[in-house]
Amino acid sequence: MPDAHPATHRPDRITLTGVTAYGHHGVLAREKADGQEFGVDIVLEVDLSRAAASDDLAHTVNYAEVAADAVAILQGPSQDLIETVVAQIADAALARPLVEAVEVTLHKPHAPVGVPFGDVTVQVRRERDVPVVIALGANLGTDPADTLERAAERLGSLPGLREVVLSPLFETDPVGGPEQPAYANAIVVARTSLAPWRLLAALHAVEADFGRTREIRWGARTLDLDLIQVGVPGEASEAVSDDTDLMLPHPRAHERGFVLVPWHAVDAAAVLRVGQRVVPVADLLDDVRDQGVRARG
Ligand SMILES: Nc1ncnc2c1ncn2[C@@H]1O[C@H](COP(=O)(O)OP(=O)(O)OP(=O)(O)O)[C@@H](O)[C@H]1O
Ligand SMILES: Nc1nc2c(c(=O)[nH]1)N=C(CO)CN2
Repeated sequence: MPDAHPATHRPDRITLTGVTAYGHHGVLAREKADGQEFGVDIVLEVDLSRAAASDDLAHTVNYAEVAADAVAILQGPSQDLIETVVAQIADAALARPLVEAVEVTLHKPHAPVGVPFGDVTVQVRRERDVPVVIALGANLGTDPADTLERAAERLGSLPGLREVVLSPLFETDPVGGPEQPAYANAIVVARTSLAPWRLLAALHAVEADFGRTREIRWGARTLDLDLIQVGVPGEASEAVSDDTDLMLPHPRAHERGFVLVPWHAVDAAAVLRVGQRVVPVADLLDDVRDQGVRARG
């Protein structure tokens, strides 16, 4: 499993140096007309542990694709400033869901500087910063509602999660599974720099700290933390996954009152991808009204 405490360690990295391409960026008309060579170095912060264990390219970032993106931008529409170009390259790399941060150096060794010089570079670092929605549930222990409040506090102290906001708490009838006590449910909305897999690993670590063991499917639990959605549906930041170990958006979220009602309570404008459509959570509420979701006093 990926590291659950990312900020306490130096992150894994993929480094690509000396990518070159001919482009037409520059303030001077001569630069736009004639063009010149540009160079790029890219450092990607990516959790490499899954790929190292699986030997599967799908579990990491394909550096050839990142290089091709950079070359396309260098060869693309002329910009006056290398600051603009370097930021475009960084944003393209960050759009890949496994990239948590990126540092890009853009070289313009033949810039019209007017005096002898070796190279001119600009460098930017950008971190992933995407919204995330986490569902909390508990129906074991002395006080499940208190468990959710403490779990939300713990989420607020996780490296890589910020702006953590807990929804109101709800008491809900159990959905599926064996006969079991009523649940306390809530939603946390936050922003994260973590790639979805690292976030899931961090959630599993918090569940374990609260005494969670995985036994019966849909059975009673001291604390359940599910990733509902990562990124903005329909935008580049959206994470979509059909890997059974991490499905995004959560495949059952759209039909669960214990997810939708607290989510709407904390964010009335929330939207969720349901298949090919992006739907307001508010529009899904009617279908879950009979599921026994009660505001806690
Ligand atoms: N979006 C997701 N969030 C959390 N776990 C997920 C997600 N997608 C897939 N999983 C996988 O589901 C597995 C089982 O999780 P869990 O025991 O919490 O399921 P459950 O809560 O009983 O059922 P449900 O997924 O219907 O809420 C986990 O090991 C996890 O890898
Ligand atoms: N009311 C309610 N029912 C559930 C819940 C839950 O959090 N609340 N979680 C489940 C599996 O995640 C299964 N059923």
